Amino acid sequence: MMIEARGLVRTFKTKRGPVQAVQGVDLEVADGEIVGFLGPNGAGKTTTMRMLATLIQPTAGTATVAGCDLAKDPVGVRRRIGYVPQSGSTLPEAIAGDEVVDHARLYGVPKAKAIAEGQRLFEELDLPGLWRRQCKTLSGGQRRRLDIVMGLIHDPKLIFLDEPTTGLDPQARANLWEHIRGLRDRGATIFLTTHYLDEADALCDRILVIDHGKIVASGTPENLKQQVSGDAVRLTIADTAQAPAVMKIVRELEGAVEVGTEDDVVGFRIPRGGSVLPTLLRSIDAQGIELHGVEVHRPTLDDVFLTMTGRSLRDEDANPTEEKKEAAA
Ligand SMILES: Nc1ncnc2c1ncn2[C@@H]1O[C@H](COP(=O)(O)OP(=O)(O)OP(=O)(O)O)[C@@H](O)[C@H]1O
Repeated sequence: MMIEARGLVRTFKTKRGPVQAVQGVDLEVADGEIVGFLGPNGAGKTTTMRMLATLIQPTAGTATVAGCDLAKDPVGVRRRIGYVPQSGSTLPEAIAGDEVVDHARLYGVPKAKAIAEGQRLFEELDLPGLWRRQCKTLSGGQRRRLDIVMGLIHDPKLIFLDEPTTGLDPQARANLWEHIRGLRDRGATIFLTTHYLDEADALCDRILVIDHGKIVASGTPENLKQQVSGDAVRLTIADTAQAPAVMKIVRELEGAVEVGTEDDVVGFRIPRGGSVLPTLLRSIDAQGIELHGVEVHRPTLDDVFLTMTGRSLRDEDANPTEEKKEAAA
């Protein structure tokens, strides 16, 4: 096991009283996995990751990270991990290659080795010819890949990435996903935080969902989706007066749940939505009811999040960040 954490708690003291950022997190990450830590702003993702990366101390709980005990051997943990913070760590005026070499030397990597390894990583992460460039002249995607080079320069077994693709355009994100998969393919274990459900879905072997400082779900993207009760079906009816009749037919279907209506749409969830449609449409037609449209959606991770927390991940924004600023002040 690359990470094994039990009962991690972190409370921050603030002027307004204690903030319980992380409230008893248990988690496990196996060797060679890409695990995504998903949750809305302020859920406790960064705080958990910073504890695991030895940057802040847990208020309570224990963890083994990369084979070392977090409390007893934080130096051992630090030597074996790479941590790429949300904001990156390069100075705008600095030369990219110099930043990498300086960073490597902090870990005791000899200069010649740091240059050779740094330049190899520049090739691997698609930064050719940028070794002597000022950091501020790099594109957002290039700068993020440079951050990752810095996190990799001492050849860590475990890499923490805090929101690696926030602020990147879709193409740069997809490109970074490829690189992250490449790191895993050569034996690294990756633990990343993200707000993006599509990112977690596309990139991660396993997902942990955190909300209000607690893990509320975990599993592969597929088995998380299976936890949501079936496909979503939407029937658009020509005459809204017939909605009650359509709902009555739907309720008779075995396994139909969450039957509801909004304007001219009757919606519900049902396992294997596609296969119940022919029968359903025949029954509706037999009663002379006209439909304008039929849609079937496979559940998404957003549905999972909604089911687990009662809220949509996408709706969460602004406020918790404001709170954080205040709390930090
Ligand atoms: N240094 C701090 N002092 C006080 N409160 C803090 C501090 N750091 C984090 N918090 C609070 O702890 C909670 C969890 O914050 P954290 O940064 O871990 O969340 P997050 O899930 O990473 O959010 P985001 O997606 O916005 O980065 C928030 O309520 C935040 O305001």
